[in-house]
Amino acid sequence: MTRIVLVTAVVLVDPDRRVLLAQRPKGKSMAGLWEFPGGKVEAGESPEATLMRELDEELGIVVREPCLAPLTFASHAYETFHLLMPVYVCRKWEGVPQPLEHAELAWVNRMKLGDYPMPPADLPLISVIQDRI
Ligand SMILES: Nc1nc2c([nH]c(=O)n2[C@H]2C[C@H](O)[C@@H](COP(=O)(O)OP(=O)(O)OP(=O)(O)O)O2)c(=O)[nH]1
Ligand SMILES: [Mg+2]
Repeated sequence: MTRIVLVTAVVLVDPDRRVLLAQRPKGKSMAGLWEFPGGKVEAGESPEATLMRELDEELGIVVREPCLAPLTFASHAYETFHLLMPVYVCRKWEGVPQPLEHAELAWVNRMKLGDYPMPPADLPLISVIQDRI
């Protein structure tokens, strides 16, 4: 039996329909790969509360809960845990995203998402984003 780790992530979409990717920093697992901002759901937290906290910590932006819409999810067996990751979409926030905890940020044309190396769990998300964003 494997441990399920619940992580929430968000696809931020700008007015030009570009998507924000964030590069995992040195020293963390999967360093250098491009992910969607977010993080682990902590005890007592709703998934939406996690996302609002992580977006403040990681990017320095403020997102209101009604601006988070469910998009899809990822389910992936990593070696040491099983990732279950609800993915939201958000088109409205306050502030300008900054790489406060990532190596770099990139606003990416959704048709170019495949050019950015991502964690294996994220690969099935690309076509969903391309079709639905
Ligand atoms: N935020 C985020 N995490 C992802 C994505 N894809 C993916 O496999 N993950 C994995 C990486 C981590 O193992 C886990 C949660 O990421 P996190 O940002 O909260 O965790 P972390 O790297 O800080 O982990 P840790 O140092 O606290 O142990 O989910 C993604 O698109 N976004
Ligand atoms: Mg994170």
